[in-house]
Amino acid sequence: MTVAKYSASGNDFVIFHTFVKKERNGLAQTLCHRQEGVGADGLIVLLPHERYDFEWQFYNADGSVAAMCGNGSRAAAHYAFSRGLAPNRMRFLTGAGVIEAEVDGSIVTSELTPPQIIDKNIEAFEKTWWLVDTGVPHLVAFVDKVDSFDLREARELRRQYDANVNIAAIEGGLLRVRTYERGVENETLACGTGMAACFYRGNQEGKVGDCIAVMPASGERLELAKKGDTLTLKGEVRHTFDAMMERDFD
Ligand SMILES: N[C@@H](CCC[C@H](N)C(=O)O)C(=O)O
Repeated sequence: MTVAKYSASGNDFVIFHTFVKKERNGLAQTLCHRQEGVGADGLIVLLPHERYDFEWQFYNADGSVAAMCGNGSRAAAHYAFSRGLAPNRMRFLTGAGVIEAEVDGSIVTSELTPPQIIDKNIEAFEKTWWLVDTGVPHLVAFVDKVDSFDLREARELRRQYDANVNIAAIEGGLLRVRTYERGVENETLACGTGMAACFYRGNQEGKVGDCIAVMPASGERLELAKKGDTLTLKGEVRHTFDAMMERDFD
């Protein structure tokens, strides 16, 4: 059995498609393991769907299921198009709802589900946090500079709110974001729904307009835009390699 390895703005994923729908929490842990497996932030499994181009199962590296993953949605769209599973403009079903994506060479755009503000008044560690759902929950605080990200604080907030934790700053016209991810239980190099949540708060507070360039910890640049009720995330996706597994796991 062959699986694909993808990189999308700093998040990395193992992806395969199958007809067999079942729980794969253990397989996600095995494949995502950085030393013993392929190594990734998440596992994405594509399955056929009668109404949409496909549906997916998304697992974090620790085997937990997540309803949505912004960068994962872009990687999944690239995988589906390049393997003839979907046209270049596609719709697919995630735990958070239907995602629309468009593949243009290595540039992939995903339209996320409409963001929802859950709480605007969380005071912690001398910052005001918003809890925003962009498919999965994200705590967002704006700071002057993102150079230092206190992971001890992030771990405490992640535990308390069962959410991903982001700090954001506008530096030189760019939105810079750092994210501590639930299910990876560490800072990752990027997080699509996290960047979208920061953009949404910035937009709601009048700090940013309806379109901005965003830079996660990886240093890879993306574009975020507001389109009606929804947010779009656009940037490069790379298929880095395929890995041949010794045994079939379906
Ligand atoms: N990296 C993803 C988000 C993946 C899910 C998240 N770790 C959670 O459990 O909420 C993204 O690009 O959005």
